Amino acid sequence: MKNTPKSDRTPLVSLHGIGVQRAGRWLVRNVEFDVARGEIVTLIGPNGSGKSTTARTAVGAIRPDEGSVTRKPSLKIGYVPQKLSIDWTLPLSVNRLMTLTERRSTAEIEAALTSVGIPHLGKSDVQALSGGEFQRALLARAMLRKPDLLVLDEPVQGVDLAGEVALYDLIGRIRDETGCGILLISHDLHVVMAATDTVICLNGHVCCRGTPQSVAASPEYQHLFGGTRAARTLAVYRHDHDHTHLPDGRVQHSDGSITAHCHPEDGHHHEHDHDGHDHAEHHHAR
Ligand SMILES: Nc1ncnc2c1ncn2[C@@H]1O[C@H](COP(=O)(O)OP(=O)(O)OP(=O)(O)O)[C@@H](O)[C@H]1O
Repeated sequence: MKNTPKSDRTPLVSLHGIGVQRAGRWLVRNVEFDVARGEIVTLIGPNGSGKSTTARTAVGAIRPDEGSVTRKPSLKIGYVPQKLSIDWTLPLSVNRLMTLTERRSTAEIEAALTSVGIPHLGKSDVQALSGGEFQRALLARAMLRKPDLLVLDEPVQGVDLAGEVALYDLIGRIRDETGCGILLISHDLHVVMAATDTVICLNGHVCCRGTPQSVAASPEYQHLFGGTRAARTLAVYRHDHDHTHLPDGRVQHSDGSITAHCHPEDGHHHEHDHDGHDHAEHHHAR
């Protein structure tokens, strides 16, 4: 947790035993956790386990029927919901998406798009973006508020595995550079683990919590997600990226050297990771 002075450990947001009830059913109950400055907390759990309900309660969009939420005074929240209510029949540029709810200067928009690696896409139609570019645009929009707390509901929707790795890298970098706290929502631990400090595994209640490694190894997680998924999670988490694709197409290897291409036989690549698994995925820098 860089940029986080020890004195500033007051949680940004704290959920105290919150419960949300709808139509006589508890959607979540007894949910309790904090997000501090510089911390990435990830909510995982199967479909319908209450992740979005919990995040919406944390940001104040839902009032809990039980328990309470405390937020740091004048907390600025950047929230990217799972679904956006945008009229997709009208053309919408990325620049316009940035200013739908608040006025922003061109310089601010350019800086935000640059910070998420899409400085060239301001004039593009939002509908023409790839899944990863769209998620980056949403992230830029949330960053424009200079939030203390960033809440991202499934930020890798519609993104392939390589894009997922790159997005979580970006989210980790945003945390490092701004020192904001981040509440992430994910279906399962998988790639998100590397970027996460604390995992809260939900299933209507907090089923288990802890470091990504401890949650992935816990019987509760394995029971909820099945042993195969849990094993895959660990494998993905522990694999190393041995090379990075630079924006100009060249390849930077783990020893710092740069080559024009990525050749498996050039001695820069590890055949296997610690688990003996092959991993084709690698990080494409933008
Ligand atoms: N307003 C509502 N009224 C009744 N039920 C609701 C309401 N909102 C959510 N639910 C139900 O509450 C449960 C939890 O929903 P929630 O969206 O929080 O889950 P989730 O873990 O985010 O799911 P997913 O991974 O599918 O996005 C679901 O069964 C959902 O159908």
